[in-house]
Amino acid sequence: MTEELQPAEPIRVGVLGARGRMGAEACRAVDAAPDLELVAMVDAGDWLFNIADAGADVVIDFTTPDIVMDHLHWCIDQNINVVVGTSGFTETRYERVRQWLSHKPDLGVIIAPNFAVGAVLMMEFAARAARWFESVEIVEMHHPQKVDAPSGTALRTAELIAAAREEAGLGPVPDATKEEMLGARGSDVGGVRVHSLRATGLVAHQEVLFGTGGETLTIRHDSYDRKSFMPGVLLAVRAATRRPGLTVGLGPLLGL
Ligand SMILES: NC(=O)C1=CN([C@@H]2O[C@H](COP(=O)(O)OP(=O)(O)OC[C@H]3O[C@@H](n4cnc5c(N)ncnc54)[C@H](OP(=O)(O)O)[C@@H]3O)[C@@H](O)[C@H]2O)C=CC1
Ligand SMILES: O=C(O)C1=N[C@H](C(=O)O)C[C@H](O)C1
Repeated sequence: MTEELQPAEPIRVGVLGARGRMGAEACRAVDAAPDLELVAMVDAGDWLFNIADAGADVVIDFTTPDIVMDHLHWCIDQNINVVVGTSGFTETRYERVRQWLSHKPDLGVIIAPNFAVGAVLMMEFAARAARWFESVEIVEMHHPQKVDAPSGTALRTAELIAAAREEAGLGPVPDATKEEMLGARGSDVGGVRVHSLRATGLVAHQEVLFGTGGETLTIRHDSYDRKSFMPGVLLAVRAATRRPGLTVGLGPLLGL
């Protein structure tokens, strides 16, 4: 067989948080993909070095905001590419990852606040719409097992909107509230109010409500099943070994 006709070696994938809701779904998706090989599944209390011992090319992390930076640092140290879905990222965290990667120019890290294609588009559309509306508020709705609020998706959406508003020279969102019961107006993310709802039956949902004279625009996305995140996760895994440096969000992988 000539070199070109030989099938490519499968990408060896380890999953951190493998027994969690997203980790387990990611293990199933990797297992079902012919070009990927699931070589390690690690959860709380397991030996992290199983990932390195198994020769993983890419690690997928779906754990918790308090541990994910340690995982990232360890993977980069071990020369393993990383795809992160775990929430809790801020610009300060992204900058720290860039610093770690500056010593490993061949490694790729993809951190995506949301892997669902519809959610990526919702963030993109919201960022584009932002400059045309004086008012904006975000309502994110999730299952009650979620440990962090606001969601990573809502934080990222608010940051994108805030940047677009600043670039367009918009002032603060109008709001005459003087008397407020704590939490009634949600949290303030760069001047954008974010409201977090939790209810049994929900998976992951978000509305971005824009308003200006005499009209509103609502952009809404719903994930009804965690399967919605898997095409994006697999896309990122395949891209990670060919995309050195830090990539934030799935937008660049979708040509946005
Ligand atoms: N980017 C995206 O598209 C999406 C991101 N998410 C994010 O992914 C993260 C996980 O969500 P979800 O799966 O629902 O949460 P789960 O709580 O179901 O899963 C997290 C898993 O990580 C495990 N864990 C905790 N500490 C460690 C550790 N040190 N090493 C290895 N595993 C550990 C937990 O174990 P134990 O329970 O025993 O502590 C648990 O099994 C959240 O931050 C969530 O916001 C979720 C959906 C989509
Ligand atoms: O915890 C979840 O479920 C989700 N977390 C991510 C977030 O915080 O934005 C992505 C999605 O909303 C589901």
